[in-house]
Amino acid sequence: MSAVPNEAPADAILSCQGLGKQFGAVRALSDVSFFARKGEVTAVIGDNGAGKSTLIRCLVGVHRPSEGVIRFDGQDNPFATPDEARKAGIETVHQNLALVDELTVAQNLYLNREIVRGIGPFRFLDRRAMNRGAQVMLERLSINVPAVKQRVRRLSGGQRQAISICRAVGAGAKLVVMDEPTAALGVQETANVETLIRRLKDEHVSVILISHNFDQVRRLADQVWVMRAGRVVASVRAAETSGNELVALVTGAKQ
Ligand SMILES: Nc1ncnc2c1ncn2[C@@H]1O[C@H](COP(=O)(O)OP(=O)(O)OP(=O)(O)O)[C@@H](O)[C@H]1O
Repeated sequence: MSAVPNEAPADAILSCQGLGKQFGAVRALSDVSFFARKGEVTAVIGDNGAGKSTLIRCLVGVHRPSEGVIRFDGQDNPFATPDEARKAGIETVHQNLALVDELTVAQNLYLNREIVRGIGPFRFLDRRAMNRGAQVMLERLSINVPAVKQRVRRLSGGQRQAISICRAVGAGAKLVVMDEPTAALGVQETANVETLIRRLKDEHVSVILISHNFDQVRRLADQVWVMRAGRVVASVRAAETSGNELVALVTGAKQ
């Protein structure tokens, strides 16, 4: 049940084979094969230092792997930088949310892709169009914020996380990568963000989720990959596993 598949299926959106990463004397990843299916939530779990972030960073062009092949949407070794990954349709929602506090919700949703009208010296930012567009984006994902003109600084942690996810979807992401998206949130806010992650599936957006919360992983994920000491040690369907089994796989009590 926990056997690690060696080949990616035809419906994989992102996959790798034989991936390795060496940082000086530290072997962070060894011979990792992994895939995320289109339209699914794929979780990566493992103890601190297991290699989860390094794997994700290699997949999205932050780190250059020492060896191995990465494939995204049918293309081999597709990106040399995170920017190239973003252009191809992979958005990463970071633990330390990359929102600009002093800008409004709408301005954050349109950050680096502002709507500009006019020509030459008469170019201007079309704030009304961006406010309208922001409202549509938020409604599409049923995200509740007081107003699109509200400064992000005044939002709660859960609302900020929702805005980050909304921005990724608004930017046209085919795949959203989330590293501990609810680690800093309370119970209700966690539930709201989990609902939002489920909604991404309805929008046919694939998700890779790093989480230490095994209950959350079982609630949200379709497939769960378990890492230990830089290796993938198991890949299981979330519906066919239990919290205890995941703990045993992470700690090595179950091989
Ligand atoms: N830039 C780096 N330089 C040197 N070593 C690194 C670097 N990044 C990660 N490592 C090492 O690689 C190993 C895997 O780290 P990684 O951050 O990928 O683990 P993780 O599973 O994401 O852990 P956590 O859950 O604590 O975030 C660790 O031994 C870590 O110290």
